[in-house]
Amino acid sequence: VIPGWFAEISPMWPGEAHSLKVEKVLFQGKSKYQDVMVFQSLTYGKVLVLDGVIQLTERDECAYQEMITHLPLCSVPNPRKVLVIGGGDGGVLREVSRHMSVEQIDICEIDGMVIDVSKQYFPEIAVGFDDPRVTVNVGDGVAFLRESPEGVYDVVIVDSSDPIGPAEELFKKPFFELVARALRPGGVMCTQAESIWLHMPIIEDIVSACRQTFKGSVNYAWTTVPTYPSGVIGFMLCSTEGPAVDFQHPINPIEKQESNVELQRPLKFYNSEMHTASFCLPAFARRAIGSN
Ligand SMILES: NCCCN[C@H]1CC[C@H](N)CC1
Repeated sequence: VIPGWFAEISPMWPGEAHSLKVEKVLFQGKSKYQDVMVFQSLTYGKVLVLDGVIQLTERDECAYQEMITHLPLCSVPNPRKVLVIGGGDGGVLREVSRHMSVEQIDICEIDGMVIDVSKQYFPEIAVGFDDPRVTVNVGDGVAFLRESPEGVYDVVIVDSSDPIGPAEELFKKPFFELVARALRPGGVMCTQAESIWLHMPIIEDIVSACRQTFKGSVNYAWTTVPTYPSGVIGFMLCSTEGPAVDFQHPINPIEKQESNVELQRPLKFYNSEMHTASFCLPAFARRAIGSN
């Protein structure tokens, strides 16, 4: 380890490690579930790290939070009820609250320390918790979904960490079945779906589990996040049986939504062209994932 540098070393991306110059460590703790660290980087602002894995940086979190939120929310005509599994930093909540049609935002985050640390060190991200439509549940997303009534949500966003650690169950078919049950007919799930450069086998397993579970459409999208491993991150977009969803051509484009939030805090990354482009895959990924 080079003094003054944080290297993201993990068995999930063997032989490589993205590094960031550390100015100062701001917080180090251990929750019931994972090690939690915050450091001030030289060039990416503050950084949140869980079990040695970069979750977000102030400089590029907009790419991930805006895409994982607006890809599903702009794909359904009038989203009213939204559930976020994970997302304890509050960034997805901040993005969901841009949608004026949304009336209810539930979040289920397993680790309360992530919420507290985000509120203290990332106020621009944790601002999402301030929206009056938000109800916070601290607990396991699987248990939350088991207790949820059927057919409630228009959109479920699974903003998870990686399959090694507390989020392991969120990449498996039983969980996807619980999400499908909690969605209304034609409802949409969007999950964090790793990197086509690093995790093709995991992605193929996720795609096949989703194809068996979601009888509407199943699509894979991806975008660039410089501080995630290999510099990209993917998303699984799935809809249940019901009104067809054309993920590639948003029917509820963000540009058409008159929301005063837009004026105070304009989007930094997402727009309708990036939305459509995010479903274009390189040959090796299209062969492995297929498309329907
Ligand atoms: N809400 C913060 C993002 C959580 N998702 C990340 C996806 C990529 C991973 N290597 C780390 C977490």
